[in-house]
Amino acid sequence: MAVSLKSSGSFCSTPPQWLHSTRDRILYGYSHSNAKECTCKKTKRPAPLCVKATSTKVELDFNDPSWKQKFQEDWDKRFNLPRITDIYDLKPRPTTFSLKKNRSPAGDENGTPMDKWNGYVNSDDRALLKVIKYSSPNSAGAECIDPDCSWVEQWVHRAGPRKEIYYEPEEVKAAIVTCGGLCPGLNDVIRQIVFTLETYGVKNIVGIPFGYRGFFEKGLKEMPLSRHLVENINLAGGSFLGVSRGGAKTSEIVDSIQARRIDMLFVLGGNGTHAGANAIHEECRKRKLKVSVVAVPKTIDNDILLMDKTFGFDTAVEEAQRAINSAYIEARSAYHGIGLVKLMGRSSGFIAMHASLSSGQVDVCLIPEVPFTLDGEYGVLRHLEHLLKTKGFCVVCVAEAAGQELLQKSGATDASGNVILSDIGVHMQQKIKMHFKDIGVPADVKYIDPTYMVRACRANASDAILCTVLGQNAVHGAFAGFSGITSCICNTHYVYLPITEVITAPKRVNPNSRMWHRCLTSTGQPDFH
Ligand SMILES: Nc1ncnc2c1ncn2[C@@H]1O[C@H](COP(=O)(O)OP(=O)(O)O)[C@@H](O)[C@H]1O
Ligand SMILES: O=P(O)(O)OC[C@H]1O[C@](O)(COP(=O)(O)O)[C@@H](O)[C@@H]1O
Ligand SMILES: [Mg+2]
Repeated sequence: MAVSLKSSGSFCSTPPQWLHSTRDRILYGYSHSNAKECTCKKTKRPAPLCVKATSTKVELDFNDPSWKQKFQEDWDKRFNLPRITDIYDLKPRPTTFSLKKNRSPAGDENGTPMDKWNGYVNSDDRALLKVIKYSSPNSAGAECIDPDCSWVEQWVHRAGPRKEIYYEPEEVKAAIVTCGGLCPGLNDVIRQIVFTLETYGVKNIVGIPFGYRGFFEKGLKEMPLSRHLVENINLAGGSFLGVSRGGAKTSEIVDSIQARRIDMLFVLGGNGTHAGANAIHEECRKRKLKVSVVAVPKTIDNDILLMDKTFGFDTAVEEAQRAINSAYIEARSAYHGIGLVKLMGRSSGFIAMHASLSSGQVDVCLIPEVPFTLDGEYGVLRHLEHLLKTKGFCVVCVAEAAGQELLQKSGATDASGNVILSDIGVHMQQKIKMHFKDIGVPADVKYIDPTYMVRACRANASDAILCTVLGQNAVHGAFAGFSGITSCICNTHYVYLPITEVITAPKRVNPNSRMWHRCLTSTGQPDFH
């Protein structure tokens, strides 16, 4: 099989270099586990897991020999990036972004003319979103499109600086806003956006205080930003600009964007923020405003579709495993000690799963994607009895959204409309204590809920790098004239995705993925139902 990739104005043919992994073949990298359990309605043939085509408009008939071509045409349409030239007839101009500063404008010190410099990304460059070729739908974690799980190329747009830009930097007013909950790395992204804007030559950069609220709340003034001002903000956690939930009224926000004469808006946030950014982008289009809205995916929950990870997630996992280490030490040192740790994650168990894996000290990991029972022969409590009997202590890690069906729902929502979860940690603490009292076995339960400690901290090294690249690419995307896009990492490559493709649902742990199976191998826990 050969793949064609149009690049640098010419077509290059690159045969995939397959590495064998038992039955499947892997094209470097690793797979995404954002598949959802679904049945392929059309054929009714067994397909244990098929990728839910989030916004596919075409119904595919897999008996049609050209289905693959149709899929790919539809894919290209869906992943095409919206740009301001869709509504405006604009001429591009040569970029002002160059790393080869202080050199003769005609060329570098070796005499290479700037137009031959390979530092720019060609608009036809693409990255592959998926890299595993599953030989069967029954392969672990298989994400299939058709019942035979055929290999289908899914290309997405490569991020980075373009040779031509659609804004005059001297005339640009750029704004940055950070929304939702806190997340390590917000300051790193703000800082890089400012640095990169200045490198292009932008002089008018402002921060919108306290999330979307800063657009319409009277008394909240925009904050002028410069390299000098943000130089060291990455040394602290939190957001230099402040954050908030709720209160997003798209038309008022766009009124404010219009009144402030903002040309570029950089929006840092999670699922809700991205939905808001897309609504702002659509409204700007409706009003025929020349505004680029570019998002950068932030959330410790790592619950945004299609991307490898969101910034802040790695740091949150690192902090979370410190809590697990403490729970382990407490449990190990107590007679019949049970360490219980509850970790954040609004609708997905990524932090709990990864912190359990990284700590290596967890005996039971409970996530919302995998139902469990506490009582009964196969319940968690019976397993804890077994662990106390066999090893004398144990550690349980529970995601905050896990086991919600076991609890009474409050029905309450936060200012953004997110459901306020019932407290599974406290519930489990009480249940465990009661259970061991009832059966007359001593148990010393130590409960740790690190809550905001996992996110109110400075980004670790890997997040700091991710933030740096995503922030820079966000600016390159805006100058390239894109709007309604997000700057992210897919399959280890930095890309732009249309926001519409990442907001259709929260990303969740796939219980059939190798990662969850690895977690189970590490904890050694049985099924709890
Ligand atoms: N569907 C939506 N459309 C427009 N704005 C939204 C939507 N959902 C949330 N928002 C706004 O986005 C901001 C952040 O959303 P929230 O869910 O709190 O955090 P996050 O973006 O981190 O998931 C809030 O100001 C909220 O009002
Ligand atoms: O108390 P808050 O600020 O509403 O935040 C609680 C929620 O925020 C998070 O930390 C992250 O959520 P967002 O990405 O939506 O901001 C969740 O893990 C948690 O459920
Ligand atoms: Mg969210």
